[in-house]
This record gives sequence, C-alpha cells and structure tokens, in this order.
Amino acid sequence: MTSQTNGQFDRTPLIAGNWKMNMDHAQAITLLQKLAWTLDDAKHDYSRAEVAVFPPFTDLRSVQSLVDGDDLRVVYGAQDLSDKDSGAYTGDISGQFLAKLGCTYVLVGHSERRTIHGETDEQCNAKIGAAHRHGLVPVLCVGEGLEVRQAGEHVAFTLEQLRGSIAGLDAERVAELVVAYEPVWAIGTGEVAGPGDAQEMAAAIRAELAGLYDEATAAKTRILYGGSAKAANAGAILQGKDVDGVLVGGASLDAQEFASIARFEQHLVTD
Ligand SMILES: O=C(CO)COP(=O)(O)O
Repeated sequence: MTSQTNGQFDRTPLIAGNWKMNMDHAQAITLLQKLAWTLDDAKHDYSRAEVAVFPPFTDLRSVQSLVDGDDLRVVYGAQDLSDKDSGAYTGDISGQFLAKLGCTYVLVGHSERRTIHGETDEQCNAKIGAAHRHGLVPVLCVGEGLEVRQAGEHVAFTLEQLRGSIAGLDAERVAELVVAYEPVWAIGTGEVAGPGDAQEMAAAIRAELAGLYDEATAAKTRILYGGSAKAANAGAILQGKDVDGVLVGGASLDAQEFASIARFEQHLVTD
C-alpha cells in the first residue's frame, strides 16, 4: 500500500462515541468543548471522518445549544428511543423529541439494551421504524457473546440479528443505515477483536446485505466496529476495507483520546 489515506473509503468513516450512562449535562458541555477544540487545533477535516457523540438523554439539550451556539461540526445522537411516537409509555423517549433536539443518529439494539433490558430483534426492528418516522439515522448494533464466539457461530448469530432487525426495510433505508458490529466479549473488557475479526464480520454483513438487497445498496451501508477501541488500535481496525468507523465506549470519555481516534489516518499502517 502506498500513501495510505482514507481515500480507500468510498463511505465517509464515522467515528462515534457512546458515552453510555456517564457525564451529566454540565460535564457533557466540558467534554464536548474539549473535543471540538482538540479537533480544531489538529485541523480535523470532518469530510474525511465524521465525528458523532451519543450522550445520555438528559445531556442532549445542552449538547444541542453548544453545537448550535458555537457552530460545531460534531454531530450527535441518542442511545435509544421508543418504538412508539407518544402516549402512556412512562420513562420512554420518542424519536420525535430526539429529532427536535437536533439528533442526527440514534443507537438501536446496543448489546447493553439487549442483555440488560431483554430487547429483541423484533423490538429493534420497530425502533428502526420509529427512527425513520422522525428522520433519524439508526445505528443498529449487533454482535455475539463469548460462548457463541467460542462455538464458532459468531457470523451466523450476528447475521441472524441483522436480518431480524432490518426485516421489511427498503433498499434506500438500508443504504443510509449504520451497522455497528460489537462483539459482547470485547465491550469494556480491554479485549479487542483483532482487525481481522472486525473485517471478517464487516465483510459478512456487507455480503448479507448484498444478498438481501443488491451490491450497490450494500456498498453504501456503513459498518462500524465497537469493543475496546482506542487510538492505539483504531488505525489497524480501520484498515479493514469493509470497516467504516468505530463505535467507542470508554475511550470516548477522554477528549484527547477520542480526537486521536477520529484522526485515525495518522495511525493507519502503511507499507
Ligand atoms: O459498547 C461499546 C460502544 O457502544 C464499546 O464500549 P468500550 O469501547 O468501552 O469497550
């Protein structure tokens, strides 16, 4: 490979930070300001890598004010949404509210929602529908647990989650969809799937989409890897030709580290 740049991607890489249940609204402002300054100082080119953060619901209004007020290029989304639009659903959040808060994206089916809250593929499918009703781009999370990986069934398992979650979607929606492959055993454990594992699954997901839809549609879907991603491994992970970004948990809470991931081109291995 010569003069490796992200010209290798025909899809704009997406570097996404899932803050999970961390950062109150005041802390969110500080973290986002620091992130934006760090990227500005580094003259980050957002057209080469889109940067998105996923703060808790209670931070979103503050994030919106900061992004609008300071004209930031960082975009943002929520970590979940209801599959309903309004009504007697105590504690749930409508995609309508998220759209009003300027969200671009919304995570759907994160493994912590699937395991802790028992979310099913059918519910993810309904949530994707809700996201679309309100103009939000869903970031669908899929991925296997350790036992499934050890049994060598990780590809079949993950593709089944994918099929169940996107059932009934038309090709146009699939083309704009973001799929995040997050093997559960690599989340928050320091255990990172190897770049080869990330590429293997991303290629399998893209091939599945090509089979369900067509090559042109599958070529547009962005596929991310998530699970203990950090600056030191982002370059290698993003070498995978089907890997279009990373969904970062812990390391996205450190502005310097996350900015460094967004500038992954510096870490790309060249030969
Ligand atoms: O779940 C994740 C992002 O959604 C990954 O979390 P970590 O990066 O902390 O492993």
